[in-house]
Amino acid sequence: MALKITVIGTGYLGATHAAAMAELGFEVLALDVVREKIEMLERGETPMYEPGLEELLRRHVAGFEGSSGRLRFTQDWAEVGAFGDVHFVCVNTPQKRGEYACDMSYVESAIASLAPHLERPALVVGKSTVPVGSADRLARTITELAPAGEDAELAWNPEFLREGFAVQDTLHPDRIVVGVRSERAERTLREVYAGPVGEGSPFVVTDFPTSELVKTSANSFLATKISFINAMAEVCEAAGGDVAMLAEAIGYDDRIGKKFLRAGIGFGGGCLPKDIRAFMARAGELGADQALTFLREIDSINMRQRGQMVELARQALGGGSFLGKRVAVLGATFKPDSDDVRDSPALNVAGQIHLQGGQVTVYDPKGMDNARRVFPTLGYADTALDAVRGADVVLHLTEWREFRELDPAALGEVATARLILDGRNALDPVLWRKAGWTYRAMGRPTA
Ligand SMILES: NC(=O)c1ccc[n+]([C@@H]2O[C@H](COP(=O)([O-])OP(=O)(O)OC[C@H]3O[C@@H](n4cnc5c(N)ncnc54)[C@H](O)[C@@H]3O)[C@@H](O)[C@H]2O)c1
Ligand SMILES: O=c1ccn([C@@H]2O[C@H](COP(=O)(O)OP(=O)(O)O[C@H]3O[C@H](CO)[C@@H](O)[C@H](O)[C@H]3O)[C@@H](O)[C@H]2O)c(=O)[nH]1
Repeated sequence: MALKITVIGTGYLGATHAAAMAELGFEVLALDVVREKIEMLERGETPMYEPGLEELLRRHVAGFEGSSGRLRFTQDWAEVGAFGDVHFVCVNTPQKRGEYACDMSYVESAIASLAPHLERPALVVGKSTVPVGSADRLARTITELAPAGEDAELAWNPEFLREGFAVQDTLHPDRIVVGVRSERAERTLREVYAGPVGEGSPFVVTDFPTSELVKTSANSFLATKISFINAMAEVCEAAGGDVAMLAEAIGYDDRIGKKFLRAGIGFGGGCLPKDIRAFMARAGELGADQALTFLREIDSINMRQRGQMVELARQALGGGSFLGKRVAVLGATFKPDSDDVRDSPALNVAGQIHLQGGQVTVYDPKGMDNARRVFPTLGYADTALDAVRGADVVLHLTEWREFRELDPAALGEVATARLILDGRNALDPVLWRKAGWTYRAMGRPTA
């Protein structure tokens, strides 16, 4: 009998995982506590923008013509317990308000709701990003609460997908990491991931703490790369160097690599910032805080980038107050190809300038609804051209392809001043300068 799979939490991670599991051929039942999300998913609509996800959903959600019918949704925990052999937990683990630590209440609540319905052998698989030591604690909760007792087991299987590439990353992961305590758990997860492994994804079997640490250390390494190059941008700025060329040149060394060395306004999103903070907090609890003090610097370099962008804009406008200045902001999401504005550097920069009296108009291809919800007092435009109309300065803060394809000459016709600041080092300076624009970017020479 083929395994039956449930997915708990249908956000960026869970909705993608559920659709991908159906694509791999499994019967899938997914649950979320938010009714509107479930209703949207049942209609074949994604609660978030993620390229390719809607198509994947519609290939499998029951009710669509030609769909496999393998993917269904519910809000009934008893149905989930009765249905699943494998239960993937994909709920959110945000930063606690006012603290660095991770808020585990959503994971704990999901486990507490699920476990009493585990009446037969089942594998609960944690995918959320959690502080090391969580799996050990949750395994005990499951055994205590599940009628199946020891037959209801936990495994940890961290997720490494990137937003914007979530479907591809889930179906063809760079690696699959599983923290397991029994052969049965390993066998079950090998069966679940037989497809990707068969296509070449490495399968790493380890213990609980290592599996949890692989996730937080991977994100810490990525954050470190970004803050490293942003620190180099600061030095380039002071010395008159060009950080984009520097990144290219050091990147030719395979040991360094070219990826994740784009200097600019830094990292944001629902993962990197909160994960490095939670990692520091957890290391402190374990008495290993000295080991991770460098992450404090990584975080502060990152946060400094946002303020530096604001200062760059102020200087470009003559050095005084933003009062009466019209600022066009291209980009609101924390990265392109996503509608996610969680801890978005772009929105943060826009917000700072607005709070200092600037008249800010934002345009983003997919993030407008979320941005309006988070920051309703900013101005919003329907197109890039409308945002730029009458602007004294244009800030490019999220590197959408749409912005790279803009016609600098057409924008120059409607802007008050041809002044563009590239917070992502992603536009072609030659093209913009040719069209009469003053182009400035962080860590690059002025001309
Ligand atoms: N977003 C990513 O790219 C990504 C990638 C890898 C890992 N992660 C990790 O995955 C986890 C989820 O992240 P996300 O971005 O998908 O978050 P999200 O906020 O988009 O989704 C979480 C979902 O869980 C639901 N939920 C909350 N409590 C619940 C409960 N008790 N029972 C059932 N559902 C519940 C929420 O309603 C929401 O729909 C986090 O730990 C995150 O760090 C995220
Ligand atoms: O050279 C770079 C690369 C990225 N960024 C910024 O870094 C942030 C994060 O980017 P990315 O890592 O691509 O986005 P996420 O979708 O948040 O993915 C990260 O976080 C996920 C959740 O933990 C992990 O699963 C992924 O492996 C990890 O890359 C964004 O604001 C980017 O603009 C830079 O500033 N410079």
